[in-house]
Amino acid sequence: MATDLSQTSAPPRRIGVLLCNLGTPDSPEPAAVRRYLAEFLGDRRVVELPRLLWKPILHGIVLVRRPKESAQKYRKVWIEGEGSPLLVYTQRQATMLRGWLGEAGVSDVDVQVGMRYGQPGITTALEQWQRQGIAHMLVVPLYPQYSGTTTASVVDAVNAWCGRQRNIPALRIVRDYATDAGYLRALEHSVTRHWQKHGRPDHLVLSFHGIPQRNVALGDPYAQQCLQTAGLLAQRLNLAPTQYSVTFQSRFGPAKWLQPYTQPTVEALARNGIKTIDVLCPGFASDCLETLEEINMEVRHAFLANGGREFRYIPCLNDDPVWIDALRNIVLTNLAGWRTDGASAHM
Ligand SMILES: C=CC1=C(C)c2cc3[nH]c(cc4nc(cc5[nH]c(cc1n2)c(C)c5CCC(=O)O)C(CCC(=O)O)=C4C)c(C)c3C=C
Ligand SMILES: [Fe+2]
Ligand SMILES: [Fe+2]
Repeated sequence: MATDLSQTSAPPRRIGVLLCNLGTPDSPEPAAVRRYLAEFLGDRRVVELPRLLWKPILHGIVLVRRPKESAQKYRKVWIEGEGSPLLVYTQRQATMLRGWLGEAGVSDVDVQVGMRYGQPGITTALEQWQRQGIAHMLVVPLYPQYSGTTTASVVDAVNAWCGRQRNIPALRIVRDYATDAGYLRALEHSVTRHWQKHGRPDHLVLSFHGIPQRNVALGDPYAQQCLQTAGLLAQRLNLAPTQYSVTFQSRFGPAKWLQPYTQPTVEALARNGIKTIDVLCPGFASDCLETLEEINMEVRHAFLANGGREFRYIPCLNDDPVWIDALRNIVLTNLAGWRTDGASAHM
């Protein structure tokens, strides 16, 4: 029988899934880093200081000094011929998720990357889907633990785009996945795989990105969610409280951030005779500057300089198949109803 391929090829995609992360500079050069930091640190969700106070500091001090220093750090982690690790891994996650959804017979879903700051921005995919008539969109901020500084800022960007549309799509957002079983299983798997290869350490450090203590005092649930993730993971790994620590990294500015801080903690571990530590960053969906440079270079150096013997960094989930499987489940769960009840009937 003659087959008209134009009729039997994939049906039109009806749902858009947007994988969001923080974003990264276009290149490891001071000018690109300055543009990125200006957008990032100009966001009121990130720095809550009064604008009259913050703008002169940002433009007069931070954006004068930091771009050059940060560019040097970005150069150390940049993936030759591919780009910034954060963007490279997020794109791999999108490519794998797209393929895996296709294999599972889900052909009506498109997956794109949207970075909150820098390129490709959040509106790039939304605009494209809007033009294609895709009227159902699921936003997945790749922040396991909710914070106003990150997750809410992604929502702000989506809402700002909606504010410019006459005909807005049906929208859903994955608010957090700090206690999701698949996410925890993927973390557990990456640790046990590492232990099978290298043996157990004296101590495991679970390092999360910090936020100002003030945000938590004002109701940000981030710290609580980090402790939940850490507690559940420790349970799965059968760790006693003395065998691991939960710490917070990447402090920015003079205010008090969540404590204990990562670097002083590992220095104290080394001084107290701990010889081997494993460090995992469960709050980062992808390796990036903050894990590859700050943790695996700076914090490593601090541990060894204080008498530690072996510092072993366990990579982020990145494109680990166990994680992509968990991500597919998170996505499919959040598409319930949209896929099965014929969302097109309402369009
Ligand atoms: C200024 C305050 C900052 C808050 C609050 C903050 C929260 C926060 N950030 C992440 C994840 C990432 N942050 C990354 C880099 C980074 N973060 C800050 C500052 C704050 N983050 C700065 C200034 C930078 C830029 C790098 C530098 O110049 O040192 C990254 C890596 C980006 C990359 O390109 O690789 C990630 C990822 C979370 C999860 C979070 C709150 C929960
Ligand atoms: Fe950050
Ligand atoms: Fe940092």
